[in-house]
Amino acid sequence: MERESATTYEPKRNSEIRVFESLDEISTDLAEYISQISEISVKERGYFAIALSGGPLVSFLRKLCEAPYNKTLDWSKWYIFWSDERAVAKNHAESNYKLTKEGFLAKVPILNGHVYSINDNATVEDAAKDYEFVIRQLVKVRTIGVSESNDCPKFDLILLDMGADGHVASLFPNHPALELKDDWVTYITDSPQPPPERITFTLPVINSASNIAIVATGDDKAKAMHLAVFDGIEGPEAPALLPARMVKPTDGKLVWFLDKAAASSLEAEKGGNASYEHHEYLL
Ligand SMILES: O=C1O[C@H](COP(=O)(O)O)[C@@H](O)[C@H](O)[C@H]1O
Repeated sequence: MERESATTYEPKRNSEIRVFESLDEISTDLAEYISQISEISVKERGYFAIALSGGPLVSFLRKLCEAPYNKTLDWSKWYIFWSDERAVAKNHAESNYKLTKEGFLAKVPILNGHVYSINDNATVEDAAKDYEFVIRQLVKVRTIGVSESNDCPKFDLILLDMGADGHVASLFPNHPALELKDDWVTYITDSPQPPPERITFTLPVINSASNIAIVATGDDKAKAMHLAVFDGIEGPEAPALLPARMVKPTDGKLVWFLDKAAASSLEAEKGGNASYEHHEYLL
């Protein structure tokens, strides 16, 4: 797709950073990006397994609910999951399910039976176990793909929204949950942002996806963006374990969708070949 106003930092390997002039343009490009991945997944696998997140990300799905996508996409093949959920009731203002239901699911013809929300009627420990069990069943029948490198689920697309502290899903800087290798879904009871109890995909699951998109907008994200992308940043500003920096697809592709404000710390590096942790991007 042609992106007239986006600045694209071309990666040499499997990542790309797209920078847009406006939030509306992010929504337009994200809709086309998701649409293309869903069409490829349905063609190749017969299903499209997508995991969503909370935060401003949901509002960027608005163009996907409009023409032509509302008519052209094969919504009956979509399977919806969440990369994380807060331990609140589904009708609570802080529920990622509620946010997604109102901002996206209520506007498109996805089958109710294909919406795999996280149990809000159990302890976080049990809800995490249940969710992993459900995902394991769907991997067995290949509604969700499986990674060729490990036995992890291979979601066709995981959509993440980066917080100002560099968190993604409910994986927070320096949290022990970042080091889990065998669990697919875990829980935390000490989130630095409310509510404290949350259920989240682990990094092995995120990194096994075929496609990962991270949306970050606003100048409060600029510092985390810099830490997430550039090499050699040390000191108190740089947590040893920064979740957004740890998103490194094993076999898939990562695309960042940024506005100018979130990308301002990258723009400052323009003028040469800046060295990034994962790849060399041509600036
Ligand atoms: O707590 C959460 O926050 C992030 C996004 O952070 P925000 O500061 O941009 O609102 C979101 O991706 C995640 O799903 C959510 O649970």
